[in-house]
Amino acid sequence: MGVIDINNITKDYGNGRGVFDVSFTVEKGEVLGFLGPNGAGKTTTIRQLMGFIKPDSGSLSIQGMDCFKKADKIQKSVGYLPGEIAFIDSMNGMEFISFVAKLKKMNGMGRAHELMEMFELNASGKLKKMSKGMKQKIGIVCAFMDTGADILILDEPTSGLDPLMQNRFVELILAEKRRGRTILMSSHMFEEVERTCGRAAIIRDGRLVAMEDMGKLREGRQKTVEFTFSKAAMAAEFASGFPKAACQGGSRTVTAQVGRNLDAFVKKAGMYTVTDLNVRTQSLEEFFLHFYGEGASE
Ligand SMILES: Nc1ncnc2c1ncn2[C@@H]1O[C@H](COP(=O)(O)OP(=O)(O)OP(=O)(O)O)[C@@H](O)[C@H]1O
Repeated sequence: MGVIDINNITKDYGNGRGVFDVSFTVEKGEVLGFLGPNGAGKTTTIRQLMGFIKPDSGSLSIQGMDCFKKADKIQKSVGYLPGEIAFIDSMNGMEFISFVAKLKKMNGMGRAHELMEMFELNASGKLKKMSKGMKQKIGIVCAFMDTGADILILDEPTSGLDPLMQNRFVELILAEKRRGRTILMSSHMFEEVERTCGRAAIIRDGRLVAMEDMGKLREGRQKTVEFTFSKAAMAAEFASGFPKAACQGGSRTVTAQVGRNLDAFVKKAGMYTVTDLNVRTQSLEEFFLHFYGEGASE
């Protein structure tokens, strides 16, 4: 059993919308990325974890507590960042943060102030006058300020943040990971998932289509290697030894998708006169797009 357990949940909104038979586990101390295109079912899954909605079938638990039956306890103890935050507009930012701290029965506000500094947030203005990014920062402060919360559930935490603040956020996640917190975070940002997560769950049309280990993914990722040789005949001879290598007739350049055969590829090239070399590593985005786009395998 993990810290967060999702067991065969279905929430059917009709017309193929919702989530269907989704199961996965988040282990203690793990940062798990939850990726998927718009409308895939990330928020629907997360709202069931927070106990706001009840699954039609299946069950969810956090630290052994049923998420729907123990919703009150879960909402108080988990650091949660909703996709869209329902603010009390008449409050100013600081009043709202203090209000949430009171609900969580927190003692000190030290961490809240550290977080405001980290994200360069001045929370003294009225919420209704704040930009999207400022509101998002308030949400981040509220989710992370309770140092007693060992579990964080974050729904698209960097939406609305500029690149500098996205970087700060990545640093924050890495620091929280070192502290041993367990984090589930949905995202559209491949880069932030790559930099922070140990594994990524991919959801599409309400169904979980993959669970990838980021370490293995990094190792197994395809590279496009391009060698240019001093003579076209060398290029042709070299290319004939690798089924995946392409060499246009008469060209001195060979292009190939290389994975685990990188070593053999480089050693063979060393037998000829190499005049140029280019290497491009497939981005996480390119790797994942086949789970996203039209005709993705089920
Ligand atoms: N209360 C509801 N009633 C009817 N349909 C709903 C309801 N909530 C969500 N849906 C539908 O369920 C599907 C999944 O929505 P969800 O918000 O979980 O997606 P998401 O993966 O979080 O997407 P995004 O990246 O756009 O936030 C969508 O088609 C959405 O329209």
